[in-house]
Amino acid sequence: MATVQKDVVSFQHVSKVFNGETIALSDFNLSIDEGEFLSFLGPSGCGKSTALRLVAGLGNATQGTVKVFNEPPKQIVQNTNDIAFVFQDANLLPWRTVLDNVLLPLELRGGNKKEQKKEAIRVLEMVGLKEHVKAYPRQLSGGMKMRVSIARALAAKPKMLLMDEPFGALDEITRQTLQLELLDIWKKEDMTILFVTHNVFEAVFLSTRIAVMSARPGRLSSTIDVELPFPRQLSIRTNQKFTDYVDVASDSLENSSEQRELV
Ligand SMILES: Nc1ncnc2c1ncn2[C@@H]1O[C@H](COP(=O)(O)OP(=O)(O)OP(=O)(O)O)[C@@H](O)[C@H]1O
Repeated sequence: MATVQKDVVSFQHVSKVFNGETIALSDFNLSIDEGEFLSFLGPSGCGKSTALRLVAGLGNATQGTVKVFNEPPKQIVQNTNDIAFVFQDANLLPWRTVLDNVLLPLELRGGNKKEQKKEAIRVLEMVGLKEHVKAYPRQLSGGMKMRVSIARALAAKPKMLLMDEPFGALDEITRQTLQLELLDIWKKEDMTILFVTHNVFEAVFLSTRIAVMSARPGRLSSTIDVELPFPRQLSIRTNQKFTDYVDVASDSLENSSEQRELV
């Protein structure tokens, strides 16, 4: 069995201050191993997106160190395709077809066009959109647009997928379907996933570990190992163990906001 690479992401005493006054993160410490599905869970404004953006090399820590694969994130982003980002908004180019949207990052990278098309079709098939390669974004539902966005991120074969509330704007049924599909993709593609959410059920359902954050300033208040077996089906939500994890995560969220009020 291949050995798991430790600490593929590490935050060491990281602070992030915007405009010299908004403390988004304060003394934030966390290490993430290869293959984890780690969710950042916390109330609005607690710095979840800020933490994820630092991993993507979008901005610098004000203090402390963020490393990805033992390198500064910007270096990894500039020199490799190891990290891909999926935002809440699918951000598709309206004048390009589904296939051409997925091909875009591959085209920018250069290389064999035939291979690129093959890879784009493979990932579109994986997200269930093989029949819609010629469609334009305006012809797609919100869930389908998000699938294209995920396919576009996967096309570059990243080792790590960063997802910032990707299902936040979707209806509950679509959200659940995409959660199942995402777990499937995570296993098939053998990736590390960092996922931002403020939904406790989503965090427990998807994650191997949850990093619960507290706000003002954004700190790590606890981490929870979710030892529910994979593959996970939607029916797991009615299991006592699932409910117990939801209670633990909810309590942790509540405690972190109480601590905040006491400060
Ligand atoms: N570019 C920026 N300039 C100034 N302040 C910012 C910037 N980005 C984030 N902030 C502030 O930093 C804090 C943390 O924001 P962040 O978006 O990381 O939180 P979040 O937990 O992801 O919130 P949400 O769940 O609402 O998306 C907030 O107070 C926010 O207003």
